[in-house]
Amino acid sequence: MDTAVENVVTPAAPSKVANGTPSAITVEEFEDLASLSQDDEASVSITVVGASGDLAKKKIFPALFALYYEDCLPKHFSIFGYARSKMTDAELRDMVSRTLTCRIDKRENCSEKMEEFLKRCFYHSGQYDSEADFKELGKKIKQHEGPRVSNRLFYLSIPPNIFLDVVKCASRSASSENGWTRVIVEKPFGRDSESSAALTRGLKQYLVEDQIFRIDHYLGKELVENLSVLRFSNLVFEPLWSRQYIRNVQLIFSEDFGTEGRGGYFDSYGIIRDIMQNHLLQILALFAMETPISLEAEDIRNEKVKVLRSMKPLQLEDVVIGQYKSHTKGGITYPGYTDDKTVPKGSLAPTFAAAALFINNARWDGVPFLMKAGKALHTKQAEIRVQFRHVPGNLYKGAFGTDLDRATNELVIRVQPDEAIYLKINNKIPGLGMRLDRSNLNLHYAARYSKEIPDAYERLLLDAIEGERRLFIRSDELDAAWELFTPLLKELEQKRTAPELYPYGSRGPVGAHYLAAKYNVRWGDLSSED
Ligand SMILES: NC(=O)C1=CN([C@@H]2O[C@H](COP(=O)(O)OP(=O)(O)OC[C@H]3O[C@@H](n4cnc5c(N)ncnc54)[C@H](OP(=O)(O)O)[C@@H]3O)[C@@H](O)[C@H]2O)C=CC1
Ligand SMILES: O=C1O[C@H](COP(=O)(O)O)[C@@H](O)[C@H](O)[C@H]1O
Repeated sequence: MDTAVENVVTPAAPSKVANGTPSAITVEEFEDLASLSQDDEASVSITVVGASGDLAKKKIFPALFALYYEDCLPKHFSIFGYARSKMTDAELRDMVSRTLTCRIDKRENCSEKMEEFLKRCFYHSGQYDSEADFKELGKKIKQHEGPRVSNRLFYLSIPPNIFLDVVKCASRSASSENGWTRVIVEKPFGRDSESSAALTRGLKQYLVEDQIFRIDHYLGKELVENLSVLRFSNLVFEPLWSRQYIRNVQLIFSEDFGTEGRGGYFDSYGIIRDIMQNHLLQILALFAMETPISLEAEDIRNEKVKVLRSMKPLQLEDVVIGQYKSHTKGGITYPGYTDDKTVPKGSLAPTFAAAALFINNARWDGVPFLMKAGKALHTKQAEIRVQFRHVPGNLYKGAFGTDLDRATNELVIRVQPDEAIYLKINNKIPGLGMRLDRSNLNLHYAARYSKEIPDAYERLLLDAIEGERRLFIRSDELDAAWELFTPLLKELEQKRTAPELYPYGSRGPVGAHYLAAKYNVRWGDLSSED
């Protein structure tokens, strides 16, 4: 498809890339392009498909505004909302300004910048499967682009069952004729290996892999991006990063609210597909990969795929699932998962899961990677905990009694909230005598850095505009991720495994402790020291 080109075709680079394959262009084409780019900068048009929806309001428009505020958007940019709902440009702008709450809100000149930003936002109402409607959108985009190289980004913020309709119509009728066209695809990328492969095949009927930006917003989180910096740029960490020194690694996600309002979506996916198979597994792959040849996207993604392919599919006996039930505390009754009207009665969908995974390679042989993800728990947080081995022949072991686990170092990377990296070390309590305690060497972001941390969607949108694919998921990574989880998911569903109930606001099912204990592990987030 000639219109679905990737990479900007500029007069300075007289080659064109159709479906990723470079070929020469004619002199006429070259001259056309030269005249198109009098005002040398290309335009970038961003279409948020599903603009009337929750994610668009909560995340995408705020992120775009923050990028505009920070002067990160290209000079010639326009934003188009597209959905079936009828709206005028003014109504879209009103919706965006009313729902827009982001880190910029309290900044200087915020309202002036907002006015400017809104003038660049437009709306087009249409069906998701109508090429005619997308053609009209394409015309509208063209009017705003003017005679420039046109780059177009489509953000699919819609339910997955209509991804392919939109990609087909947008690529055929609204993609760029002389610049790049890219598509950001939101999760879920299927429900299992087969449906994910079918989605990939479908997308590839209309797009080449380089045009597809599969978003996992956890990869855009500051501390997840920092993982590689921490490890590969500090001599004190990388040499310790293996089975020789690391006893176990814990990847923990918890939310202190339930599925309120998203029960319909959640029920057909459950927590394993919603959080573990993507967010936590992506963090694991980044954490465990070998040193990439370079920081180029393909080099990093190659290493991540190797980790995923070195893992053995999850076994049912290494998994615990749970579901929250109603709980009354302080006179308030919190609803159980199945009390939600959007959830089918008697649903067995897990809202909590804990799992032990292993990487079969020389670096990680035998090291348990424990994952835990849950909704309606006692706290909201996401963190990576690395528990180190005991110090051999520890001269001070007497100071810790019989519980040597209390003496081991633990590195905690708190992804959110209140970002921090801290290392638990043993230290002499000052004074006469010899008493030890565990203290934290603490890099607390709020204390160390005055700059606010950008939202993950800001980083990822900017990367997509700039064609940086490092933080997006390649199709082979996705296949490998599904291969790990699909057999387990099928078994759970075929056996209709009942989840262990846990009270809303609690620390989750007891089964998670037994699972950790099976591998001689204690969950770090539940220890009295935190
Ligand atoms: N919301 C969130 O926090 C997150 C969402 N996601 C993913 O992002 C995408 C968008 O999520 P979200 O905004 O919550 O979704 P919504 O349910 O809000 O849907 C977005 C828009 O799509 C249209 N739409 C909804 N249902 C249908 C349907 N059955 N058929 C056709 N059109 C429909 C509606 O627009 P209209 O009727 O105007 O056409 C709606 O405003 C999904 O893939 C979701 O899984 C991922 C992570 C988090
Ligand atoms: O992808 C998802 O992530 C959110 C949690 O994201 P966060 O950035 O707020 O931590 C989760 O609530 C949702 O269920 C899931 O689909």
